[in-house]
Amino acid sequence: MKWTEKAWDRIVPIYEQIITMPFNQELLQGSLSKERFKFYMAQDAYYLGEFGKALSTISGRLRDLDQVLAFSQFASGAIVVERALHEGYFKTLGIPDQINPSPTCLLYTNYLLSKSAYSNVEVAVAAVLPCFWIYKKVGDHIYSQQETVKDNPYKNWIDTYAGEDFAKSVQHALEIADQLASQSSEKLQEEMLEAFEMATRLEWMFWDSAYKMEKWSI
Ligand SMILES: Cc1ncc(CN)c(N)n1
Repeated sequence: MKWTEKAWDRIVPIYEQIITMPFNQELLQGSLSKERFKFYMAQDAYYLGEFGKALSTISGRLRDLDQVLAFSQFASGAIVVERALHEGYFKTLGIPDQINPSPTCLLYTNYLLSKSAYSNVEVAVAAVLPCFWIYKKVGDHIYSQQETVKDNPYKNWIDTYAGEDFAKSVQHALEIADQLASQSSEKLQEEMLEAFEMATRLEWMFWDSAYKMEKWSI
């Protein structure tokens, strides 16, 4: 069984909650409030910058040059392509003056930055994988339900994550994770699964915190 198959089996219960959570259900229906989506987009703009840095760090730590190149392309994809999506929405929703990360956003980004710098590089790759794979699965799921939805204002978001370009990056990231896992001990593979599960949990928390428009309590 491939490492990625084991990884998906492990997070199925979290994934099922991700697709049914209010944020994603309302995004699917197009009924999510502009206020909540704007909050999410602002937090996500901060997230993507830090995610891009984590991907660059991983790129510099990989040994195989094809993998180095792939991660450096993923980093520029996160910053250039995904940021363009945000800029489009910021034009219609209004650009926030300053983005201060919410508690969950800071927790998630710091988790990724710390894994990318201090864990085995195999574990670091596993930690960033949900950012690719979960978004692809959620994008595809929401896209597949759009026949009954008219003029969804979140169409560009849905099209980005259900699109071909993103699919190629996701497939490539999955292949790299399997290559690295196949050269790793059982113990290291288990650590990779734990990091993958933790980052999947943090994906759930990120959407939940956007729905609640999470604030610092002090
Ligand atoms: C929180 C989060 N996770 C993943 C993605 C998709 N790269 C994203 N835009 N935002």
